[in-house]
Amino acid sequence: MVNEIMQTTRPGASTSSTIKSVVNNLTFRYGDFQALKDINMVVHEKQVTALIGPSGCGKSTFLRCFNRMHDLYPDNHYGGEIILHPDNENILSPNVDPIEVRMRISMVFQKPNPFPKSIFENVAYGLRIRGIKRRSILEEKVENALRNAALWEEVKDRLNDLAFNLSGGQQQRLCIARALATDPEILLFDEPTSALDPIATASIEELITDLKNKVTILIVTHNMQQAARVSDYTAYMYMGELIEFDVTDTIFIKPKNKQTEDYITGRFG
Ligand SMILES: Nc1ncnc2c1ncn2[C@@H]1O[C@H](COP(=O)(O)OP(=O)(O)OP(=O)(O)O)[C@@H](O)[C@H]1O
Repeated sequence: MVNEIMQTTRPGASTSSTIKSVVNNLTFRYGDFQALKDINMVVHEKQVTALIGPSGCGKSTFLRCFNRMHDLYPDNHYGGEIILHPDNENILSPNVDPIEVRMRISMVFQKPNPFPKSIFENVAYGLRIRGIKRRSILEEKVENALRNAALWEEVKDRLNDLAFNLSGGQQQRLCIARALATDPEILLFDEPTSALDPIATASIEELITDLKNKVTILIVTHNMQQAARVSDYTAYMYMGELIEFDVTDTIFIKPKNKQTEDYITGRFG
């Protein structure tokens, strides 16, 4: 099983040592419920890091800490730090504006969630929030984002169509373009292909592999073949704890922890 998964691993996987973010003693509570326990990890710049683990282990909770999504509910509490480099800023600090964090760290969700607007306006949305008004700049940035999301050729003649007229896979690439438009430093993906068919899934996976030249990526996935195919680093979580973090090949071929091995080989979870 382990070898079967590794046969699907992307060729030419590389690892780098530039650190984009450092997670120090991160804890998180939903009210009284402790969902994350003392997590320490690094995120490598312009690499893909996959978060895996059984349902309810805290993958999405962890991902959402990176763009301060949990701030939307008053009973949620963070502890510890997520330091963003190169400016060495703790993005969990109460002094840091969550809106500013979301400009720097964008998120793509499980189900495509375009706004009830045109294709153009979906991608221009974050740019307009940033105060960009000039049409020529908006057009250039929207085109760039759509090209980077591998959608431009399919939509360039119908930019004023409603986004809902696109297929599910196209809508998800539109959401990726929307997330890319503001030039984020980190892109968060929360099970981005779970609502898509195998062909649309393959195109999103290919896109993720291309995008890592431009942006640091964190992805939550239930699909271990997908983690093996797209990621350079993998974190295995269980019950709110980070059990093992390493280069993806090591996690899938020779994990150090027995719990990781049991999960990877399907003996558990
Ligand atoms: N809003 C919430 N309020 C209270 N508890 C929550 C809330 N959201 C999630 N939890 C709990 O936190 C724990 C972690 O949930 P989370 O969604 O992060 O897990 P996950 O690993 O992403 O799961 P899955 O793979 O099923 O999506 C679970 O026990 C879950 O029930």
